[in-house]
Parts: sequence; structure tokens; C-alpha cells
Amino acid sequence: QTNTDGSTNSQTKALVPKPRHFLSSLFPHSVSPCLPGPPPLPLLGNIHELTRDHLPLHLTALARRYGNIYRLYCGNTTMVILNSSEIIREALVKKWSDFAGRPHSYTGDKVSGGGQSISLGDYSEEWKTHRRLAHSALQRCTADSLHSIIEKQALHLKQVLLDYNEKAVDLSEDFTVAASNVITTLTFGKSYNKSSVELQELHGCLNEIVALWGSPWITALDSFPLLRWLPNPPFSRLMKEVARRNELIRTHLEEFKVQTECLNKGVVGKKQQKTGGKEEGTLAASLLRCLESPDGTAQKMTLTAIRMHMTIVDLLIGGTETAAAWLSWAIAFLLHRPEVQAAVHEELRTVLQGQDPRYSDRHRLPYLCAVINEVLRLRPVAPLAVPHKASRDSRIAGYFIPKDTVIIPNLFGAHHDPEVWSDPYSFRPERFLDRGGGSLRALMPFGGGARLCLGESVAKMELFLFTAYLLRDFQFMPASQEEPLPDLRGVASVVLKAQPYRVIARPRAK
Ligand code: HEM
Repeated sequence: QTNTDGSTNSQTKALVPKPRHFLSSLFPHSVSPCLPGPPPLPLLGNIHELTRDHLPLHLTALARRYGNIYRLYCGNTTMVILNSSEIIREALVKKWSDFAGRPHSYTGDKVSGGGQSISLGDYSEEWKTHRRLAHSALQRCTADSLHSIIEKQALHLKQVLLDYNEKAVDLSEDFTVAASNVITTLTFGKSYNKSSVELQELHGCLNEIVALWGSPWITALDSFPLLRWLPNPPFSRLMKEVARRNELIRTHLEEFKVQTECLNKGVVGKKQQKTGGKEEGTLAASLLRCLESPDGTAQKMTLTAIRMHMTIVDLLIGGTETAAAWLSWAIAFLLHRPEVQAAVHEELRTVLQGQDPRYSDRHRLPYLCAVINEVLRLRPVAPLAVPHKASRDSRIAGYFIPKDTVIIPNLFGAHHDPEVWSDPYSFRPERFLDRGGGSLRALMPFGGGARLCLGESVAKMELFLFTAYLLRDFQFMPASQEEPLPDLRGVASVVLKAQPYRVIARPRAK
């Protein structure tokens, strides 16, 4: 049996404790070296370090000064920032059971129905059941239909781009619609047009929640409880958007239930004709089957209504902005390196020979995969993952980490670690080709361990198929000679996004 620190019981027994080990087990804090970190200000601690405009970049700069593991104080919370893939792996994968928790926070509770979402819920038996049920529902639906859902969206996106007729446009909203349609089709069997009021309402609301929740006016409420008594317009707006989100999802679910009931009774109305009666194989149908019986009898594997509701929120938020932001980054980097774009197109042309790309083609398209990995490395769209919490006293890299410490995996920092990546800030897809020196082990855009991104396999298929279709069918060109190429620094909040930019999509000759 392996312990969370990687040792085995037989090893532990066989070892005679050295004095330092023995003392550290009695007084772990006093024997352990102190974690380095910037000097804290009285009362405020290091809060000023957390309000920088591009936090992942700033935390990475601090790592060059204080090392790949350091601490920051924020109110009465200690945060430990992990900045190398080895250290992140030690905490999230090797010692997963020590660090699978999520910190409890006042604002997190407000947006997650009291910590009942997968992404923000703390590690517990109930959470484990929740994640397992959502994971198997997602696996079932993706095995049945994900490929064709993404293909359909990729073809739709192609038509949207053709309709632009080589006009210079900002494609970010079209990418969001495509990514969102993958999730809504998977969940409810429904997709939307860009102009749909329903879609705009849902996105307006989810975007606002993500943007507001990352704002310092709101995060300050977690560390400084007294501020909760003062008027705070951004927080009031957040609460309004959360209520609107809940109402929208409730309406979607109610409508979905009515449609499934009709289908079960053999009544096919106009709406079923639209969805082709596909409700049965959707994620919502799978999740509804896991709902607790109305009398609340505890069956072995059930979900409460609020947990089921929050699963849909998790998938919509987790699955839309991330994939869409990534697509914008990919095109931005390729505009800077037209020769890489040409090389991927050439690879697609020769390997596919006019056929549509399939996910199974990835093994025959190494250069495309290298580009995807390099964009994931340089711009991991969830650059600081989601904060973890130590659920018991533990150690990382030899430092004592007390229970309840907040752990921030700086994936952006790990992906720019000069010890692992040569020329870490350059876009060099070749590093992921044979003998290119790039390490897939050190690439962790989806995190790892018990909290590994729930949508990793959905995202990987999406990134591959969307990019393959886009680069096979279009040449992406700068909007004009006068307009600067896209800025590659980006705007970092919960999601790391590219600044808006315009681009021309020129159809490739057949
Ligand atoms: C490029 C695309 C994506 C990237 C880079 C990404 C990355 C991440 C990262 C870094 C985390 C946090 C892991 C941690 O806490 O250690 C996460 C969590 C999560 N992601 Fe993704 N994600 C992507 C797409 C998706 C998609 C498409 C979905 C849904 C279909 C999704 C659903 C989730 C959920 C539900 C969680 C919370 C997991 C938990 O707390 O147990 N993500 N993702």
C-alpha cells in the first residue's frame, strides 16, 4: 500500500526514524524550514500582491525571486503558491488526498449554492458521489455523441466564417457560440444561433458572474469580513446575476423535463421535431435519473436537486469560456507565425487527402498536436486552476503545510519554468515533436489528481477538431497592414483571455 507521500508501509516500518524525522513528526512546524515569501504589510499582509492586473505573470515573477514554492498572507489566510510542474504534481497527484479540498469562502458559497457545485465544493463523501455521477454521465454522453456534436459545430462555424466573406472580424463571439453549443447539445440536446435571445441571456449572465467574481471588490469580502457590512454595488450585481442564472437553468430544466415526459408518452410536439427527440441520450436525462427520490430516501448513488442544478452550471461555465478563449489564443499565435499555420495546413492536406478530420487522426497529425500543446502551454486558459485547500497537515517540497492552507497551483508559472522549458516565453511548437525537448509530463493545463478538469476529454476533442477544421479550410490573416498583430499578453481573470482582435478568414482552395 502506498502512502500519500509515496512511501510504502513496509518501507516506513523498515526505516529507523532519523532524529529530524522523529522530531518533525512531533513538532512538524518548528523543524520544517520557513516558507519564503515577500514581506507582509501590517494587517494587510500581501494582499497588494494579489491585486495585480495580470496575476499569473506577477506570481510567476515572484517565483523567480522566492523560488517555486512560496507563501502569501491575505487577511488571516495563508496561501501557498506552487510554480513548477514537479511541485504541483507532488501536491495534486502524489498527495492528492491531502490537497483535494477547496477553501471555504463567503463569495464562493454565494455562487455555488452553498458549496454544492463540483468545482467549488469541498472534498467530502457527498462531493465524491456528485463528481462520480457527473463524470460517468458525461462519459456516457460523450462516448455516444460528442464527436458528431463537435463536427456539426465545426461545420456550422465554417459556414459562419464563409459568410463573413473575407471581412476583418472579431471571431471571439463565434468561438463562444460554438463551444457553448457543444455543451448545450450534450446537456439538453439543444443548440442556438448567435442572435438567439436565450443564448445571449445565458452568456451575458455567466460571463458577468465570472468577471465579477474575479474582481478585487468581491474577493476582498472573503478575507475582510467587516467589509460585508458596507454597501458594495459589484457584489449586489453578482447576487442579481446568480439569481438570474438559477432562474435560467431552472427554466431550461423544466422545459427539458416536459419534453422528455412528452417523448416518453409518445407525444411528439414541435420542439421534439427540432431536437430530433434526442433528449434521452443527453446529460440532463442521465442526471435526472440520478435524482434523489422525492421522499429523500437515501439510495446508494443519488444527487440532490441543487447538486444536479449546479452540475449544469459547472459544465456551462467550465466548458464554454475556456475552450472559446483557447481558440482565440490559437489564432492569435498563428497570426504571429504564418509559417507555422502554413505547415499545419500542409500536414492536414497531405494526411487527410480531402477527408474530414476525425479525432482518431490525431496520431497522424503530430504537428497540429504540437501546436495545440504549445498554445496550451503558453496560455493555459485556467492559469491558476481553482484554489485547493490542505484538508490535513502535510508537506510540499519539504515544507510543512498546516491544515486549511490555501494552495494555488500556478499552471502559467509551471509552463514558463526555465528549468523545464528552453526559451519558455517563445511560441515553438517544434518542442513537442520527436526529440524537440518538450515534456508532456510537465504540461498540466487541466490540473491533476482528484480535481483534474472534469471536461478534459471533451476539451481535448474540441480543441483538436475545431482547430483541424479551421486550419484545413481557412488561412487566417491579419485584419490589415495598419492594424497591429494581436496582443499576446492577454487579460487574466479566472480565465486567461486574449484581448479582442480582428482577423480575416480566407477560404483555402479545394
Ligand atoms: C481548454 C479547455 C479547458 C481547460 C484548459 C480547463 C482547465 C481546468 C483546470 C485547470 C481546472 C482546475 C483543476 C484544479 O482545480 O486543480 C478545471 C476544472 C474544471 N473544469 Fe475544466 N478546463 C477546460 C475545459 C473544460 C470543459 C470543456 C468542461 C466541461 C465540459 C470543464 C469542466 C470543469 C469542471 C467541472 C471543473 C471542476 C473540477 C473539480 O473541481 O473537481 N472544463 N478545468
